[in-house]
Amino acid sequence: MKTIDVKILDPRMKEQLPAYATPGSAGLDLRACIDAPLTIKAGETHLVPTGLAIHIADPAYAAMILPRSGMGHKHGIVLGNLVGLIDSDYQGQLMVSTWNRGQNDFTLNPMERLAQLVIVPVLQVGFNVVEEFGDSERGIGGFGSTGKH
Ligand SMILES: O=c1ccn([C@H]2C[C@H](O)[C@@H](COP(=O)(O)OP(=O)(O)OP(=O)(O)O)O2)c(=O)[nH]1
Ligand SMILES: [Mg+2]
Repeated sequence: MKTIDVKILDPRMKEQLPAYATPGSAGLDLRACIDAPLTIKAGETHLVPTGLAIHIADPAYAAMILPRSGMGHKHGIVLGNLVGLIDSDYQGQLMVSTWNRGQNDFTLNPMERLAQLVIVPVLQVGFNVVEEFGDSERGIGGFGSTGKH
């Protein structure tokens, strides 16, 4: 398994570093490193620290912060940026933009798991400027151009 450098910014995280819940898990749960319960009112967004910084270092990888399904579906707790993208050269604290898109206030407890981190491969590309593309089956058709069924 590949390893990446992590800094523990909040001592409470020492005992509970993110880990894959099952052998097939893709996500590593991130916790709310807050000192007291935080009530996020319906419609509000709070930037929540995770107590961790990672340095992926290799530009062939990035990390994405995604909502946890249960938090999103049951409580309306998703991400203010919809998806968080962590660059391979970012060394600051992982922050979770926590949006209560639901109708009810939600109280986030200290160290509660609120989002998940997924490490993904990235291909950096250069641009080759052209006047015309080579033929493709789709061409410029999009936005439902292949029909409804
Ligand atoms: O949910 C997130 C999203 C981003 N970041 C950090 C890591 C990322 O590498 C950095 C910049 O994110 P992004 O490029 O998405 O934001 P930006 O608004 O374009 O800021 P910048 O000008 O710093 O690139 O912020 C987080 O901690 N949490
Ligand atoms: Mg940016």
